[in-house]
Amino acid sequence: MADLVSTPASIPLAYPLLSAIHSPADLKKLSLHELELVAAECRKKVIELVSLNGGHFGSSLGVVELTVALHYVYNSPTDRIVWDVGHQAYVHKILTGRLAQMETNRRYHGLAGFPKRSESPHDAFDTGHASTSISAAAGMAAARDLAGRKEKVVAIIGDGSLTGGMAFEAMNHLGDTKSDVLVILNDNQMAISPSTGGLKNYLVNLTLNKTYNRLRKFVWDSISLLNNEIGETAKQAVHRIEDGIKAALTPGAYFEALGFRYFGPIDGHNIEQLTKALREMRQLHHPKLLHVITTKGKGFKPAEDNQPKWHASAGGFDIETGKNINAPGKPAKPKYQEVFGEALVELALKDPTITAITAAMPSGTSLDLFQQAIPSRCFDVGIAEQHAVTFAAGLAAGGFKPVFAVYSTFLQRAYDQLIHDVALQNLHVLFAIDRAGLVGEDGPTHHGAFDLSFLNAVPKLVVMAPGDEQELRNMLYTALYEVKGPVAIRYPRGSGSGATLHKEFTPVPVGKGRILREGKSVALLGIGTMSQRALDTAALLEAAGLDPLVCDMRFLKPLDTEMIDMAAERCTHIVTIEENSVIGGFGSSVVNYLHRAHPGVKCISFGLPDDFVTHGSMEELYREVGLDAKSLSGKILAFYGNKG
Ligand SMILES: Cc1ncc(C[n+]2csc(CCOP(=O)(O)OP(=O)(O)O)c2C)c(N)n1
Ligand SMILES: CC(=O)[C@@H](O)[C@H](O)COP(=O)(O)O
Ligand SMILES: [Mg+2]
Repeated sequence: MADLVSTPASIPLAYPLLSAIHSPADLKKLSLHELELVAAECRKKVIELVSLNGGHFGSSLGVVELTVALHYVYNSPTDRIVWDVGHQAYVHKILTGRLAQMETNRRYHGLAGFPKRSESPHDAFDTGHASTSISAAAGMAAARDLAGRKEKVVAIIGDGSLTGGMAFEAMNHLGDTKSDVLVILNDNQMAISPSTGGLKNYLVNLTLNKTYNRLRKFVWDSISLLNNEIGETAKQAVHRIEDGIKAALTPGAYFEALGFRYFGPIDGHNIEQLTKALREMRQLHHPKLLHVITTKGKGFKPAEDNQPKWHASAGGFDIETGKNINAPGKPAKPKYQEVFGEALVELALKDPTITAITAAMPSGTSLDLFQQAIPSRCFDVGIAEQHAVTFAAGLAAGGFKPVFAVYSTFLQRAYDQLIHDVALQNLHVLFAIDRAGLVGEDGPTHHGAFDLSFLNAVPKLVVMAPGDEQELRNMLYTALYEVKGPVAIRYPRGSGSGATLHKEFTPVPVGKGRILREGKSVALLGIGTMSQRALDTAALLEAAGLDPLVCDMRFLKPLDTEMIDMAAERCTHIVTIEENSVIGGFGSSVVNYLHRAHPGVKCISFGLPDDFVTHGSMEELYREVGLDAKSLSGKILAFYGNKG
């Protein structure tokens, strides 16, 4: 202990113990009491960090002790520690040599908000989406076994993420392989919102089953005692007794049936219990699941009291009270998600066939408004995007109008369901695709960079993108009442331009764009909010002597070819702008059409690069990908100048 804190007295260290931990190996020298002090410093660091930078919060606070215990018992990076989602990995980053860089967390060119293999050898697997950890761990264990190595593999998955079908698929496979993997179930009864579903009920019952827990403690203590004092045969005998008791009482039977030995539940905030349990786990050479009970937001009262709110924070709060310390700014413009959520409730209150579906994202999609207003027609299916889509298809087949509100990046999960279960049957399912385009600090795992491309290939699907908030209201109405088959509306994270919202809904002509600025010579065709960016760009081009035509194309499918014809007749140069990959999206469709119909017209497409875009503020990222008005106008001037 002494060498860990011996710094000159004149420079008090904010984190005396943490400052001396350069790798998890340093933890192994510490006593139990010191580990507890390390945990306290980690918690303090996470609170300070998020109060400044923003970021995911409650989940990291909930796994402070678990992370300390894991790095104390296991030998990362040789042993592989796989975090599901990865939004809880701040303590892991702190303990694996990144304390000094934590201030850069989620900032442009700084640390990523999720584990990243390129950042540290301790980050065993890149994450951001839920329910992948057990599959990845199973693959790592198979690689280890094939290569004849001996490292341990641990997956840590939350109760919310365990509701994802992939997690079940992985357990079903892994349990049967008999491979040495530890799955830690971090059960806090929360996803972002409270967990839902039969599994949640099952876990609650398991946790509350006092008789079983008393017997389990007895057997557990006996095993520990016997491990120390007598040999393998007696240990096996005790395991058999334990199995017998379990079989009689059936807790953990779900996991046991899949081929896992079930242990727990144990207190996930007690480092002594955790290290003891993990040492036991290390000695077992088959699939096992350790059920750990934690509190999301542990140690920061506001976050414990309102767990959904503190799942993540924008930062700028007082570390004692949680109150916002930023000077109050202008009243915020409504977010796209709010405009959507409110409009949907307005329509659903009048139309009993409208139903709403979320895959564990009621607050992020603003479907919480629907949940409160019409709970019987709102379904939170858990982190289960694939199921959500086919469930929507079933609702549509049964005569209802389902609206699945989902982040663009998470819809990637359900592509087959969208094609096979919805589009192929021409079912009237509405996909409200939020977080389309760049999302900022969450980075490449969360940017909605591909939806225009992957939706473009799906027959029968109508795909639209509002240029502002009022258009979103009207497009929602259009999708519900003017379209009879599958339909998608994609809109971005955050607020729009603050467009005036009209009470009445006006249908948008399907497949028709609108002219935003009359002009000639060069046409800027934007889709979604990039049509506003096209207008800003036009202002810069005008200052440089051009008179651009600007169109908000509104629809990816059906494409407004009449508007493209009009642009091609008036202009020699056509520019497309979209916040989506340049591959396969809006620009591709326009270029294909021009190639066939107007081969003499020059066309250039701007969008996200054929690469994964990093994390950072929106302004930084727009500049990086060249989608800010200044970069666009520069590139368009160069393009237009090259007439020859
Ligand atoms: C496929 C996918 N869908 C949705 C999300 C959004 N999401 C991030 S964390 C989270 C809740 C995870 O709950 P749990 O695994 O229990 O972890 P906890 O937040 O409770 O620590 C959700 C729904 C996601 N990351 N990935
Ligand atoms: C980890 C995760 O997937 C979510 O917490 C996500 O970061 C939320 O994003 P928004 O902040 O855009 O709702
Ligand atoms: Mg949880």
